[in-house]
Amino acid sequence: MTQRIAILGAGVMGETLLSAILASGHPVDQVVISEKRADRAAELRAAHGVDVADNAEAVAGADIVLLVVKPQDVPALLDEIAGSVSPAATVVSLAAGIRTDTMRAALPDGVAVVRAMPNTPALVGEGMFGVSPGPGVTDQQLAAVVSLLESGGRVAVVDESLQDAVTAVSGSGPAYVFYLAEAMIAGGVAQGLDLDTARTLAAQTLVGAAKLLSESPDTAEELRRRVTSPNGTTHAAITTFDDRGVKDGLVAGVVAAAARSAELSGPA
Ligand SMILES: NC(=O)C1=CN([C@@H]2O[C@H](COP(=O)(O)OP(=O)(O)OC[C@H]3O[C@@H](n4cnc5c(N)ncnc54)[C@H](OP(=O)(O)O)[C@@H]3O)[C@@H](O)[C@H]2O)C=CC1
Ligand SMILES: O=C(O)[C@@H]1CCC=N1
Repeated sequence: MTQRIAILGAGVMGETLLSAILASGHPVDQVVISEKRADRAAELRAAHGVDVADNAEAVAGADIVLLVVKPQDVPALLDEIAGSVSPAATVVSLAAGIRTDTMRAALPDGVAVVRAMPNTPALVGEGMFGVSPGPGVTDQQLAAVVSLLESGGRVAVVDESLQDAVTAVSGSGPAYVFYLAEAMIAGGVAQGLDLDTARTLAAQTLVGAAKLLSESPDTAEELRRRVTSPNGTTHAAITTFDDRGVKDGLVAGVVAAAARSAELSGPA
C-alpha cells in the first residue's frame, strides 16, 4: 500500500527530500507539504505539482510525517500537530539535535518516532541518512521509513547515542567537501586554469575519489598513499597541508560539529 507522506518545512532539506521521494516514483497525490513562507510553498507547488496544506491538515491521514524545520522550530511544530497526527503514524525528525524522547513527550502515546540525519546529496540520489528508531518502533515501521529515505540514497540504522557523530560526519560533511572543492578550484585558478575548467577538474576528481573510496576495500590512508609518489607532487601538497595543520583542523571541525549537535539537543 502506498504510504501517505507529509513534509513539514520545505526549505533546503525539505525540498531535497520532496524531490528524492517524487523521483523514486512515489505518487505526487500521496505527498503533501506545509511551509511557513507562502511564496516558498507556491514555488514548490508550481515546481513539483505537490499539494500544500497547513501543518494540522497535512498530518491528518499521513502515514509518515517528516519534520524538516530548523531545530529551534521543532518543539512548537510538535505542539501544533499533536492533536491531528494519526496514532498509527510514524513521525520522523530530520532536525539536528532533536531527540526521540523530546518527540515522544510532545506527541500522543503510541505515535512512532524516528530520528534521522540526512544530507544534501540526496538531491542527486547520493544522500546518506543515519536513522535511529525511538523505543517501541516496530520493524515494519522502521522498514517503511528506511525504504522512503532510500529514495534519496543510502541509509544506516544507528543507535541514537551516535547521532551527534553521524551529524558531524555525514550531515554537515558535504559542506566540508565543498570547502575542499573551493580550495582546489581557487588553487587551480591561481595557477592559470579558467574557472569552468578548474570546477570540472575538481568535481570529477571528487566524484572519482569518492567512488574509489566507496568501492575499494582499502583504507582512505592507503588510497592516498597510492597517489603519493616518492618526492613527487602529491608529497609536496600533503607535506604543506600537514605543516599547516590542515588535517588536525578538519578533525577539530568534525568534533566541534558533534558538540554543537549535542548542544542543540539540550540537557538529557
Ligand atoms: N540543509 C542541510 O544540509 C541539512 C539540514 N538538516 C536539518 O534539516 C532541517 C531543515 O534545514 P534546512 O532545510 O536547511 O532549513 P531551512 O530554513 O532552509 O528550511 C526550513 C523551512 O521550514 C519553515 N518553517 C519553520 N517553521 C515552520 C512550521 N512551523 N511549519 C512549516 N514550516 C516551517 C522555514 O520557514 P522560515 O525560514 O520562515 O522559518 C523554512 O522555510 C534542520 O533542522 C536541519 O538541522 C539536516 C541535515 C542536513
Ligand atoms: O548545519 C546544520 O546545523 C545542519 C545539520 C547538518 C547539516 N546542516
